[in-house]
Amino acid sequence: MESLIGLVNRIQRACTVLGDYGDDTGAVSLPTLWESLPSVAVVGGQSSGKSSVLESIVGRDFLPRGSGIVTRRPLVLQLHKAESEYAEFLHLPKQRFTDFSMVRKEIQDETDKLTGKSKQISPVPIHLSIYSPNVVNLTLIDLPGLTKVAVEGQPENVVKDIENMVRSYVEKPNCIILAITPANQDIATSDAIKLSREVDPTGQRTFGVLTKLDLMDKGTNALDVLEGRAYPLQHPWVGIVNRSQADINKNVDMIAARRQEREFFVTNPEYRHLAGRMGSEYLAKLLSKDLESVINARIPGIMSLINRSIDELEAELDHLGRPVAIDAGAQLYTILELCRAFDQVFKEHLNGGRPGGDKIYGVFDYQLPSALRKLPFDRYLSLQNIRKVVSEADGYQPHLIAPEHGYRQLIDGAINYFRGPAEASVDAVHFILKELVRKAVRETQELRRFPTLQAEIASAAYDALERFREDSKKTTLRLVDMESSYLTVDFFRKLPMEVEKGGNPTATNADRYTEGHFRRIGSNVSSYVGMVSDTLRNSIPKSVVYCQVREAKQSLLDHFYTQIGQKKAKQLAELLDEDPALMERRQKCAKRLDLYKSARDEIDAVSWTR
Ligand SMILES: Nc1nc2c(ncn2[C@@H]2O[C@H](COP(=O)(O)OP(=O)(O)OP(=O)(O)O)[C@@H](O)[C@H]2O)c(=O)[nH]1
Repeated sequence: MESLIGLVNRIQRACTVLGDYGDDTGAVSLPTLWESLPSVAVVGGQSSGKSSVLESIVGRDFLPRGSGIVTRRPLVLQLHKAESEYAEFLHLPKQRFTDFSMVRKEIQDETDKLTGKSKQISPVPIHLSIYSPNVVNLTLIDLPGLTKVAVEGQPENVVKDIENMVRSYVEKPNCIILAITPANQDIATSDAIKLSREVDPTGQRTFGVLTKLDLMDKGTNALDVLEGRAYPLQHPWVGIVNRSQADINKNVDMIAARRQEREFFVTNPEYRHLAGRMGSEYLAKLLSKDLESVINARIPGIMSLINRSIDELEAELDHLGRPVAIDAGAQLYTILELCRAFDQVFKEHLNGGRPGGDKIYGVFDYQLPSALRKLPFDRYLSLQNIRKVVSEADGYQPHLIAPEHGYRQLIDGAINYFRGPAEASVDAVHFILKELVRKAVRETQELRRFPTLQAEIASAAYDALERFREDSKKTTLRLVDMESSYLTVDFFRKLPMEVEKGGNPTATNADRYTEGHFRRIGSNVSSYVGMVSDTLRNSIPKSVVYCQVREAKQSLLDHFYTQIGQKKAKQLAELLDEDPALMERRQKCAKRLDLYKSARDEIDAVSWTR
């Protein structure tokens, strides 16, 4: 059973290390484990004897003394029964204190570190573990003394702040309240009793402690309270006699003080019958036992809270995305992974699975043929223009047999018209690819967190598409130019025969310069151009796909990869910068998740050993 308090101690320490001490004021607060851990909080008015009780339980002088509000941060005091005696602070791991006056100094310094000398208070706890043969396993939280007036140099609101802080501890249903009241004062006015009645009306989790029994007026005693007639609580009141100021001044040590206390009860005729359930040693054992049974009862609840919170935090982390690594190698890897994810989505758009790639086929199947059909060959091959082009090509000497030059001029001129649809196809596919990049960036889930990288990938992809477009334009126009560079000889060799066969056997050389002659030239050129058009309708898509689509699929981000391979760690980190609020939230969630997981492991380990 002893390991239960140790278990909660470890979880409490983990909570503080990971920033969970119940003051989460974030817009969306995180689940807190601290709140659910059973603990014993020591509350009382100033000078009620709180420090004395704690020191007596520990058997050592170690708490700061002074006037005014000395305790200004919660002190989580974890007592462990052990062979040798030493103290350790959570914030100074591995440093063992055997001189307890140094412990006092460290508490003072550590308090001032957060609160300054301004006498402000802070909710961030100091964790102190004390190992000693003179203690029982117990965890106590010392809180600032309740007070009615601020002392000089303290802000006015400190009185309220203290009350709120103390209240935040004692109102938790898992908190055992150690309410310290001096016996030489009217109990009805005790701050500790007033507050504990408010938060624990049935007195189930309140332990009443009466200090200064030795200072009561002669002829009076506290039997009414100690025997449970006045101010009854579920647990019996415990009377205490601490060292007086004179004892402290004389350096009476704590072990001697414990002995004196025992003697007080055993020898005092009024309290003798209660001696077995009085004194600080008895109080410590009582609290230890109660704390263990409370922990035992709460473990199933804590476990289910832990499991629920782990699920919640993991879901939130999944939503936020896992944290970005800090070393350059891992960052580079992350960036490449993100690029790959984008590339994957982009390819799905092209290859199918996601919409958009089909628009490219639309260009080849509809836009290009329709643009080819609309070319103004009717006008270009009008009788008038044919006559003009052929005559100009002949020069001063009209052609004798066939207008070789005229044909060439007419065909070159006509082929020139194909440049327009060729370029338009390149551009149309370019814009479709650009749109697909935009869509893919937007749809790549993994990229959502990284606006800078999104923009960089998009711009690198646009640059690449621009290069592909240039190359594609050159290649595609070259296809057109090739058509003029060498004409299909067969076509023309077949022509005269067809003409002769075709139907004008009586045609003579005189016809050559008549309208019919030019019409025949027009019709020959037109069918040649028709043949070229058919060829280009098939070859332009091949060139566009080869230069643009295939390249986009294979090497859209190749340049980008080379660039990021040369970047320094800082530049890589800049590419992966996220919304700072999101980063902070993720960090908090991840820390809290670590806490819950380690708490779960701790509890599992104890469950196995029990
Ligand atoms: N005679 C006698 N003196 C006591 C007893 N308990 C505390 N005192 C004295 O009362 C004074 C205040 O005690 P502390 O233990 O410092 O009280 P505290 O509640 O911790 O005080 P603050 O930290 O200032 O709020 C000291 O001088 C103690 O010696 C007691 O049971 N008997």
